[in-house]
Amino acid sequence: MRLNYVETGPADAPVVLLGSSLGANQTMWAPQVDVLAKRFRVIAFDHRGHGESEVPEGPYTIDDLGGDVVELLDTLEIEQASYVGISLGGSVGLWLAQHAPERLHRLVAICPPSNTAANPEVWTDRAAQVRAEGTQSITDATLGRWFLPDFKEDLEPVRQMLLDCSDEGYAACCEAVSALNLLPGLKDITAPVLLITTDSDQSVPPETVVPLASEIPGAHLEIIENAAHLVTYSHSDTINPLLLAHLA
Ligand SMILES: O=C(O)CC1=CCC(=O)O1
Repeated sequence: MRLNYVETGPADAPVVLLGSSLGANQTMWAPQVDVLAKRFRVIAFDHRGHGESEVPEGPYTIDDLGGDVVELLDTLEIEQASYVGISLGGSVGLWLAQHAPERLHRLVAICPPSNTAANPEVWTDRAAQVRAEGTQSITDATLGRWFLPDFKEDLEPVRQMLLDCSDEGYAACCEAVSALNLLPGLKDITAPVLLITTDSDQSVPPETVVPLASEIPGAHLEIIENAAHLVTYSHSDTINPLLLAHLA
């Protein structure tokens, strides 16, 4: 799989991979990259079907998405890296911690869906809608879940990022989310994990993230107040120090 990635920071520094949300691409990490790149070789990548990565026909699975990251590490000859992922990117991080523990140094999983067995049709319906009507049909609703109404920054670049996402890539990743169950392997995770959730996330409600902290050995949990789903973008002043403290 040909994944697009952008590298920033010293080539000989410890590596941190950044994995994005469903519908987003590596540019969503702009509020983090310069801060992290002072100490790390930062590699922000696009999941398959997203950004400038290859777009095979779906459905995809979490094994596909996680396997792509292992392949990226192999291609770049990186034995071990830390990983920060939000949303679907956070699920990929939990998958790496379970399936490729030797490749993972430290993990930050932000608002990660971990088990969608109770309502897979939310995701299969969204996949069908995007295949039929494009990502423009879900953009307003997505921005409404990603940001609280009092977040007053210009959201046009974020809207454009969603519009730019491949319809097939978005739909195929919805199908990966629809079949997620990462719960059984949580107890076997050995990497140091920081879990971050927010008090007002309608996409991945905090009630689904908080319990993960007692399942993952030694995990640390942070709950960000007055924040919705895309907290790395809306609350970077709070998130960036947490990332630096955990990754150091
Ligand atoms: O609801 C959304 O659009 C956000 C989201 C939930 C899981 C994911 O990867 O993205």
